[in-house]
Amino acid sequence: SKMKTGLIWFNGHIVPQEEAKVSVLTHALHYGTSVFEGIRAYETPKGPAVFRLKEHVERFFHSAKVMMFELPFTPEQVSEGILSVVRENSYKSCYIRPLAWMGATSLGVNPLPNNPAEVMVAAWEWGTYLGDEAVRKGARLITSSWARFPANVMPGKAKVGGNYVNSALARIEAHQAGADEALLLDKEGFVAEGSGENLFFFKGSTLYVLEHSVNLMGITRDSVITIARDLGYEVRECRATRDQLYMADEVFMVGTAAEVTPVSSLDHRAIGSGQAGEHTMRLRKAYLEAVQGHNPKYGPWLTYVNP
Ligand SMILES: Cc1[nH+]cc(COP(=O)(O)O)c(CN[C@@H](CCC(=O)O)C(=O)O)c1O
Repeated sequence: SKMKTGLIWFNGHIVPQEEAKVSVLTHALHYGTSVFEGIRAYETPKGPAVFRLKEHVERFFHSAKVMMFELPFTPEQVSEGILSVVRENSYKSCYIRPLAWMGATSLGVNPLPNNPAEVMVAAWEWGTYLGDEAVRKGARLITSSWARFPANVMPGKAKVGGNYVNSALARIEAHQAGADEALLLDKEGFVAEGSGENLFFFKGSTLYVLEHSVNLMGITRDSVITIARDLGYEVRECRATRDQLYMADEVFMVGTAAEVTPVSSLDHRAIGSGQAGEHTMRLRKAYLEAVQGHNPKYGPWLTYVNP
């Protein structure tokens, strides 16, 4: 059964899902030449609000720039498209997926004859990314045999469709191994990130966050650093090895979809007590209060769907 996403903003117009179609000769379908975003809208006391809309739309356009895609809409038009998809579907909270792709003008590997790109925004109701169990008890991670691609192989700072073959292979391997998520190392063997999340760990009351390196510059990572510092934690950027994570007191992953997900084990070694860490759950609570409009300090991060 196909997923139900309702009304879709398709090249500037709100259309029913069944009308939002592309040709099988679409360049992006053959070569992964698309860019996308993952954004969440949350229910707040003042109605649904999109979290850090500006930063997500900026990254969407940066990803397009990396790929030399011409987007035939302005950031303001895409922002309005995002808000209209939430509004027209009457979602209270949802996951929002903007996508821009190289169309069916030509199938030569060089995508540029397919400019300008086509653009759509879909949204659907998505619960906890790794499942409620993984949040309550902590996710079980395994280190993937697929390394995160080096910076001169794929543009990891851009959310390019083709980049997610790396994530998909790691995710398949983790799932087949009975784990909840994959941890990817970089080519030197240092820890990079999850297949769809950035990584933090606690040693005592100091919070460490992996430096950007070859990883996506996560917006949730940025939000959690701010929230942690506001809660009085010292936050340090670092490089880390997998055995350093084994020795950590707490490990957690963050992302728009994953929010703040505690990690209970890595490569069958319990992290700390083997339960969701207490600092981690405190940060998770503060993050959810921020996105749900319960903390006025983070009001600027919210864009209300129905002003
Ligand atoms: C590789 C990767 N690293 C880090 C992050 C966290 O970035 P941010 O969302 O800005 O905090 C994401 C987001 N993964 C998105 C897609 C997941 C999926 O397609 O599945 C997401 O969380 O929406 C990544 O895909």
